[in-house]
Amino acid sequence: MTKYTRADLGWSDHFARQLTEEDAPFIPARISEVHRSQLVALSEAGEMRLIPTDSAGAYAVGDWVLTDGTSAIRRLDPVTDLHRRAAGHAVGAQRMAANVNTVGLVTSCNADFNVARLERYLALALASNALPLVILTKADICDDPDSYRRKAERLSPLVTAIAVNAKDPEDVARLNAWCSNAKTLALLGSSGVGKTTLRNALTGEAEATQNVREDDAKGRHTTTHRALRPTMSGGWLIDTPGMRELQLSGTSDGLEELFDDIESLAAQCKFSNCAHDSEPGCAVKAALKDGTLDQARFDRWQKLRREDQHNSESIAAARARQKSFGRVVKEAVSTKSRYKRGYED
Ligand SMILES: Nc1nc2c(ncn2[C@@H]2O[C@H](COP(=O)(O)OP(=O)(O)OP(=O)(O)O)[C@@H](O)[C@H]2O)c(=O)[nH]1
Ligand SMILES: [Zn+2]
Repeated sequence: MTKYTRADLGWSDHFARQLTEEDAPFIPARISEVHRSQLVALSEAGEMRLIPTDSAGAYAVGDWVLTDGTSAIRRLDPVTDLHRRAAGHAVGAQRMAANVNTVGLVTSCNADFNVARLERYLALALASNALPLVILTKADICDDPDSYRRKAERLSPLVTAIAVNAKDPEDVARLNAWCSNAKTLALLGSSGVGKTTLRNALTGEAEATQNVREDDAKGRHTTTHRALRPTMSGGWLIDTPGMRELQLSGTSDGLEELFDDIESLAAQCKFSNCAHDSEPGCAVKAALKDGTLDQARFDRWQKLRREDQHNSESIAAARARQKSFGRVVKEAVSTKSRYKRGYED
């Protein structure tokens, strides 16, 4: 079994600082897989299977935990935390990956390339505190991959974009800078854009990929579960398969960074709660009118912001409900015991 040092696994001062004297008997381990009743982790002692001491949803692939070799005793605060709104009807944020240095937003130089979706992914990446890297696949079957690269980089000064042929390992090696020296790269993107192909090239593993349907550039799901995998260049890769729904929640920081031009215009509006609709003295409306702000970009910002606010509020409301339910239960219990005491008296 391959043994890794803490440094190989991406350990840093950020985690060391969180250790106390009481932690002396435990060793740090990095979570490589999260299952309902079991965590797989990598440590200096090799790979281990750990019993979670919190709900499985509290852990994400890439997290550092302290362990006695059997249980995950304590989870350390991550440097970066990639999360989305939980899929389906569940209320809450779902942690997707932790301690990721760079989020690779994978899209293709074809019909998959979609500015609104890229911005959604970008907001998510920025809110996690990781750096965003747009990876444009299928450059080999595109007439002008550079135009896609420029389009992506125009979205924000924080974006670096790179166009590759995912099927050519030599070309994919250009991504090594983001997943060597114990650095972690996470891949995010729709089905069929080439995440599995990239992963195979970066890790040297071989997992079957399926052909994309020509008409809509969409592929069928081939990857199974999320995992932290070693790359051939001495770093780590986290694949996030099966993401059909990617709703924002708790992403306001990321949206502010991504749309900082609009945010700073909004700060100049006459009213601090300006809805940029029909209020007088609206700097945003003025910029839209004189063409310095693009209407489509403004619309996308409004949409993402509303979605984030709505989801974050419903999470907050659910938490408050849970709390007040807890209070009702507590009160009922204490009334009962008071009644009982009175009765006994
Ligand atoms: N020509 C070319 N084909 C590619 C490239 N990247 C991926 N493909 C092909 O596109 C198809 C889908 O690639 P996958 O790697 O399975 O895509 P994925 O993102 O993992 O898809 P899911 O597993 O469904 O999430 C496969 O047939 C790949 O061979 C590329 O850069 N160039
Ligand atoms: Zn305004």
